[in-house]
Amino acid sequence: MKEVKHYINGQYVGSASGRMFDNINPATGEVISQVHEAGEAEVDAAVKAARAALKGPWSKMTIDQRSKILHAVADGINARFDEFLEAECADTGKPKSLASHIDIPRGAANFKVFADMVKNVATEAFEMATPDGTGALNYAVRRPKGVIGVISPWNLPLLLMTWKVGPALACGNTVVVKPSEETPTTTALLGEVMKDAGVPDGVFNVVQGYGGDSAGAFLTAHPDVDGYTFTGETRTGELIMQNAAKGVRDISLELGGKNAGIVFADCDMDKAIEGTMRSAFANCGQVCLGTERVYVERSIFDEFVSRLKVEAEKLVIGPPDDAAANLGPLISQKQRDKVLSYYQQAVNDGATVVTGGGIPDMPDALKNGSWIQPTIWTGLSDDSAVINEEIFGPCCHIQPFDSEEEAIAQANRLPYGLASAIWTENLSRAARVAGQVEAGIVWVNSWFLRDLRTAFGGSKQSGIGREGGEHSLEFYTELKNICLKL
Ligand SMILES: NC(=O)C1=CN([C@@H]2O[C@H](COP(=O)(O)OP(=O)(O)OC[C@H]3O[C@@H](n4cnc5c(N)ncnc54)[C@H](O)[C@@H]3O)[C@@H](O)[C@H]2O)C=CC1
Ligand SMILES: O=C(O)/C=C/C=C(\O)C(=O)O
Repeated sequence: MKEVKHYINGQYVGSASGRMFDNINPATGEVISQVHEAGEAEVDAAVKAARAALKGPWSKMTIDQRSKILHAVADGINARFDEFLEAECADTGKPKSLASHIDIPRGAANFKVFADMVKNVATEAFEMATPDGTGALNYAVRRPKGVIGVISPWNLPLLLMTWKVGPALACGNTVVVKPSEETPTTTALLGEVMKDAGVPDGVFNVVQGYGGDSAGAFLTAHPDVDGYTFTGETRTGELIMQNAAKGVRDISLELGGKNAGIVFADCDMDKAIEGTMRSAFANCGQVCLGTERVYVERSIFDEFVSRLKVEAEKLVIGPPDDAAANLGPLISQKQRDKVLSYYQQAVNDGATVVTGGGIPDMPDALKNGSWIQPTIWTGLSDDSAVINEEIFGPCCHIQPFDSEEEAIAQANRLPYGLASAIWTENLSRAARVAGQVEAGIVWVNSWFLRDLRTAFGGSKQSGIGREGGEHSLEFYTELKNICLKL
């Protein structure tokens, strides 16, 4: 059986304890590899390697040299595109049609964009008067933050891990990455690409394992890490924050959401249906930016619900290699149990199940996969957990509204504030509503349209800080002001 190891100081190594866990393909339920579980010893070795590499050749390179190497990393991902695709789809079960358009290309783009960006960063300077009349010049320089702990989730494994590693390395940091236990493979494979691209040993390290009481917790408790960046559940973010507080380490957290879509009667209905389909069901609903609450103006409510139902019922559920499939499984049986418990809760709370609500009938070879039906509800009242808690499955609840104020109030009533999608052809209204929705990211007449130069992150309990563009450079560097007396 294939083994997935840690990548520490440029070498693939197993765990001293010999502890391993199964990596399961969620499309088939089959064990596809054995993953080494890092203990404190492996995490410590990875952090030590990263610390040493900070002072090594990496820190002595010019920005141009570093940028060139990171372009080589992107090229290396593209050169091994099919291998990354295969590995990502085996770990997640997602359709190849999706991963080949989103996950793998973004894995490469995340290096290219930040490799270019660091070459074009200006710095601030202030001339000041001094009593002796000669003056002083204040200028700021950016220095790497140091060793960065990266903890990434399973829904977009390569994309979200490189979204952090790309800028971290571009800024001259070194990293220790802890990928999700559900999706260890592409992060491990990236070690080979790093080596081939000429990234010095110790700059990029990977420790495999679980979160609590395992590699994740050991990494966030390690005193010699300078900052953490995390994407995942809000409660996990709180735990990471507690650990990071010891030693006053910086954090960037991109956390859960319960995002609202707002569909006005003056929308282009075709666009709103197409966008809501993607925002509710893409990646089997496992996108933190997804729309689980859809508010539709009452005059078009019935038409919207019936059209969304028709489209949801056209989704083709199937394994990664099925070219027609556009809905894969959930990541695990555990996640399916969680999502199914909300499906049951919806029924208990009196929802009208417009479509779905259960497990699809799959052929024998796929019977043990974590398959689930795309589901739409109406009729729940605001106190139902189904419309208050992040489900992270292919489902949404649709509710009518009568006024712009009511739609905004509904969108804002939860403690989350990650993303929102507004559908209207009236641009004044779009700007007015977008300005009032409490979310870090608002899309108008689109969803998941990403420009990597823009600020990305959540407000309220959906996160702390922003990454993307210069915001990533801000997080992954320390600004030092030098006051030069003239
Ligand atoms: N992108 C997102 O916003 C994601 C949201 N979720 C949400 O979280 C729910 C539960 O999924 P999980 O996989 O349990 O999410 P999670 O937040 O526990 O896992 C994300 C990452 O954090 C690590 N982790 C977990 N506990 C940790 C700890 N105490 N210290 C350090 N690292 C830790 C995990 O090993 C994984 O690498 C999902 O149902 C979904 O609602 C899950 C994954 C991604
Ligand atoms: O950076 C992106 O484009 C996508 C981000 C998506 C998430 O953070 C998520 O689903 O967790």
